[in-house]
Amino acid sequence: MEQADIDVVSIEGLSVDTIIGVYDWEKEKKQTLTLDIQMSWDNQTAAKSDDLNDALDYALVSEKVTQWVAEKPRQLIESVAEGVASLILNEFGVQNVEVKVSKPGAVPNAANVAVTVRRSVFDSPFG
Ligand SMILES: Nc1nc2c(c(=O)[nH]1)N=C([C@H](O)[C@@H](O)CO)CN2
Repeated sequence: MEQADIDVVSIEGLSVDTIIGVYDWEKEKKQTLTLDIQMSWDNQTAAKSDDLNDALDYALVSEKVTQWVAEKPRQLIESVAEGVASLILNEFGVQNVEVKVSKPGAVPNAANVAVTVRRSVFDSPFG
């Protein structure tokens, strides 16, 4: 296994206010989603050089993800998770990503509801 498959850069508890939901009332009022993201990355190179150019910049990823999630209304948190995974794989050179999207408060008696997707650049569209 290569080093890039082992190391991880994480973003935990990223809050984004956006229009999200299937019901009419949800299309008029922003709700807060929380994202937990894990990205495979070779951290050894950045550790040796001590240079941000060799690192996966979690601040830049957070900014782009926040923009993407907030930019337009969506119905399902599945759509958000899939889109964020695609963004990270396509724009940041990440090979494997896990994205958990939580919608706290969506189910009154549940502490949280969430979906998680795991995607890889090695995923084949043909299975
Ligand atoms: N699997 C999902 N189930 C539901 C979603 C969703 O995004 N994914 N959304 C809703 C409603 O929008 C809900 O959050 C309103 O409380 C219902 N089920």
